[in-house]
Amino acid sequence: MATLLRRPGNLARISRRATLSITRSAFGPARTAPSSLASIIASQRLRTYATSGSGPPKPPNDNSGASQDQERSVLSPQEQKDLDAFVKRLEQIAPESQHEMIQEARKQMMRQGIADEIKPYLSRDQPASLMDHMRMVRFVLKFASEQIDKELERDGHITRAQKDVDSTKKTGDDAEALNNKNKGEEQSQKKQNGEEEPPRKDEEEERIREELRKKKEQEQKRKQQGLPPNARVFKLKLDPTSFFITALVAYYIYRSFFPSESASSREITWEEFRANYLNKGLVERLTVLNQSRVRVDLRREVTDQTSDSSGQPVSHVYFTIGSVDGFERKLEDAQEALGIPLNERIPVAFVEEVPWGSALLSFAPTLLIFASIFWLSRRAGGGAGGQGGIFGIGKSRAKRFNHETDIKVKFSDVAGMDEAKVEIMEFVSFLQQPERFQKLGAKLPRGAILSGPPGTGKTLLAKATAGESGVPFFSVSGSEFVEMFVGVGPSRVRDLFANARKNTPCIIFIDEIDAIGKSRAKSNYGGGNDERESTLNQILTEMDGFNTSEQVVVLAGTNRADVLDKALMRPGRFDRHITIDAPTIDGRKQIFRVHLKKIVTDEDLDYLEGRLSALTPGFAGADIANCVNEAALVAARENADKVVMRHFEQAIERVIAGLEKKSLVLSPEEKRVVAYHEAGHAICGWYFKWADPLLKVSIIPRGSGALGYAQYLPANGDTYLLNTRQIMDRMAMTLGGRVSEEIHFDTVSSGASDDFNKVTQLATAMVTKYGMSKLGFIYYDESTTQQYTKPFSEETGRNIDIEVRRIINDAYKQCSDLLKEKKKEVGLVAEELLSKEVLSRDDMVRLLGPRPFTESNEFSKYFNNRDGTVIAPPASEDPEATSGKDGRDQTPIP
Ligand SMILES: Nc1ncnc2c1ncn2[C@@H]1O[C@H](COP(=O)(O)OP(=O)(O)OP(=O)(O)O)[C@@H](O)[C@H]1O
Repeated sequence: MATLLRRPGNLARISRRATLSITRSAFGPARTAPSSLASIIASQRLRTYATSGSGPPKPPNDNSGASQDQERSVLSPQEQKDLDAFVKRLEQIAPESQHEMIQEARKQMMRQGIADEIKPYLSRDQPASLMDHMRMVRFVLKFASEQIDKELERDGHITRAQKDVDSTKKTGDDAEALNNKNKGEEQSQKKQNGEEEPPRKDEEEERIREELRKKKEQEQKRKQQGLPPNARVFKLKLDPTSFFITALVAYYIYRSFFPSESASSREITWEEFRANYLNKGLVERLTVLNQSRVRVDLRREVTDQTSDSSGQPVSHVYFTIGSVDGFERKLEDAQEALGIPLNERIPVAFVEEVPWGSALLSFAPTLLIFASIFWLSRRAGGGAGGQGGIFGIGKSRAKRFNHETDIKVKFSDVAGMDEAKVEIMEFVSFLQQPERFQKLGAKLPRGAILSGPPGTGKTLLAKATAGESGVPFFSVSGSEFVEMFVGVGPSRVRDLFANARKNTPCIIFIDEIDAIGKSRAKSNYGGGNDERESTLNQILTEMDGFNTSEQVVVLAGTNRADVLDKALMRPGRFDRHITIDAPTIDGRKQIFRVHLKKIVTDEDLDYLEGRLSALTPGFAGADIANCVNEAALVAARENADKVVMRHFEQAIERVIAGLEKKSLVLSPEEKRVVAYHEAGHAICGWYFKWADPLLKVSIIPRGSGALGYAQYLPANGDTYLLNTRQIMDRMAMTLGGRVSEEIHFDTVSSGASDDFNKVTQLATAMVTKYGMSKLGFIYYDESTTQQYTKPFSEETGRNIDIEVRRIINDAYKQCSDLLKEKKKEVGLVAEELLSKEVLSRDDMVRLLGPRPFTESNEFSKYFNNRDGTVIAPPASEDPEATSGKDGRDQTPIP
């Protein structure tokens, strides 16, 4: 096989020989397909078997069968004898494959009488010549084939007759009707032939019945597949292996019949051409291809004699020419020299051929590059959301949520923002009953900007709006309009709005709209950002483009409403500006209620919500959701079967201060400094009236880098305004750590730097913003002032510095006075802290007595007495494991 593959020419020869042998063996009457012939002969045998009544069918050339045939023969015994002898002679010279046909002819002649054409040969005493015999064989085969054709025709009648019966009668009557019809047909035929009616052919009927049954089944199958009754079904099964093999075979068959040029031709030089071909007179004709190559067609005699190294006959050779003129001159000279007369000169043809193979090959690198770019872009596109690669880059990336399946959020899931909900509910009623507004002549609002700190539930509110109004919701982030290609942003905006218009009524939600909606004036440093601006312009245009009947509401969320372009905010675009602030204590309670629904706990929910909301001032909705989830995780880690208060408190601490760093082990001296530092803060918080009282203090290092951590809660609930006294007390309390260190140690640590930062910020704000200093009512906002040019004079700057320093000094003095007075208490708290590591408000009450100031009911309800304990962290199971190599950690104190 390997040799065959390498040399397709061999196969060519084999197949040529095969074709020849087919032509040779083709014989007129034997055109009938061998398979149908075999079946006819078989059916004849079956008939023989059926009529003989007993015993299996005998082969036609079986001698014993001759006696049975004798019984049905119309021939005289002498005729029969002559015929048998004649048949025997024929069989001797005819190939074995034709014996069956000869026997068939014999049988037919026994039934119908000997054909006139062979009668003269039967009675001859002398053996007939070979020629005569050949003629006879041909005749006998023709005769047999004619008889078979007749049989076939008759069978066709039978089948048709059977079909007629089948359509008119029930299956039960089929056999009977068939019998009758067959009988009628056969009788008439036999009468024509002068024959007796042959006995019943049960076997054949059985066969026909079987065929009919099969046909019926096939019809039914076709009906089931919905195909017309005569339709043919071709099934093309192409598995990779058969495809490969087919392709290979097809290629080699092709190559066998059309051997490649290289296989039967070779490249030569002019000299070789002249010496080996021209001089020897082997050239048939010459063809100049594309004015650069000459094909030399060799004479047929030469082709048959010469062969190349692979044994292929060489039909033509090639040589290259410099120019056509030069070639013609050289050829003429050569022929002149050879003395070839003018009329016998070798004909030369000129052909311009397009070398398709090499042309295609020259395109291959370009095609390869295009294919790679296409493939890469598809991959990139697929990764970014499967928008059809580079061709889908201008398509909007907005995710479409179906209100029936995807958006299950309702207003009841959004807690603690009643005012925002009222505002946005108007959009819902607009989407649900637009006519209510239109009939009064009101213009429908186009959109709303939801602004507020991160995690306050802007996206949630937008989703709830879609969920309540039951309309499709397209959600996209502002940053998804930004792409490195020019024109993609505006194109995506157009696509988004076009999609939305097709699905009206609907809601579009653009999250983080400040990514594209930033004020155009502010972004012009360093050349601006044209692409972002054109995206913004496109949004403005699209929003203007809505006609009043189009119910598309555009909601946008941002944390930076202050930087948005004014054009976005004007009426007719984002008509409403809904601010969503961090929730109040009541709002937090409601949000806790929403999220606690999913938690397994048997705590008193009312108390739990109240206490947790008091413990979490400044928390946004997302923090609360996180806290509740974290509590459930803490409980799961402990293998608890329900979540209890302790888990919630641990979760809150974790959210506020980060994970406890048990691996960070402080030296005893450092621990002492931290304890006295924290005790200083705690005493200040306890004894300054306007400071926030302590809830919990710990000297276990936390993940955020703090070596100690204290939690204070505003005694009068959430505070939204601060007066001078409150600020001064807070500043003094913040300085409490450093002052305590000064009082109790010889030196001070670097641990108070963050406190100083806070104090400085507060003092500066008092001077430059709050008007709480001798400088009076001035306002300088550092964030808007430019870095290099201060908005105030040198002198004002100096005065600001002096004032800030004075205020901080005042706070320091206030703190120092208190801590010197309460030195013993500081010591008490610090020592207790050193031994217990964590102190709760109750411990403080135990050590110092109740705080000498009234606190709000809400505060005392949750943090005095009932369950006011703060949980100490679980003791480390293996103290060794948490100790460093030499018992202390090397991390420097921040
Ligand atoms: N008012 C609320 N009621 C209930 N759950 C809330 C509320 N606010 C926030 N959450 C929870 O916080 C998650 C995050 O909220 P959301 O994504 O809406 O915040 P956002 O304001 O859009 O944040 P960002 O400005 O960072 O995009 C919500 O999925 C929800 O679980």
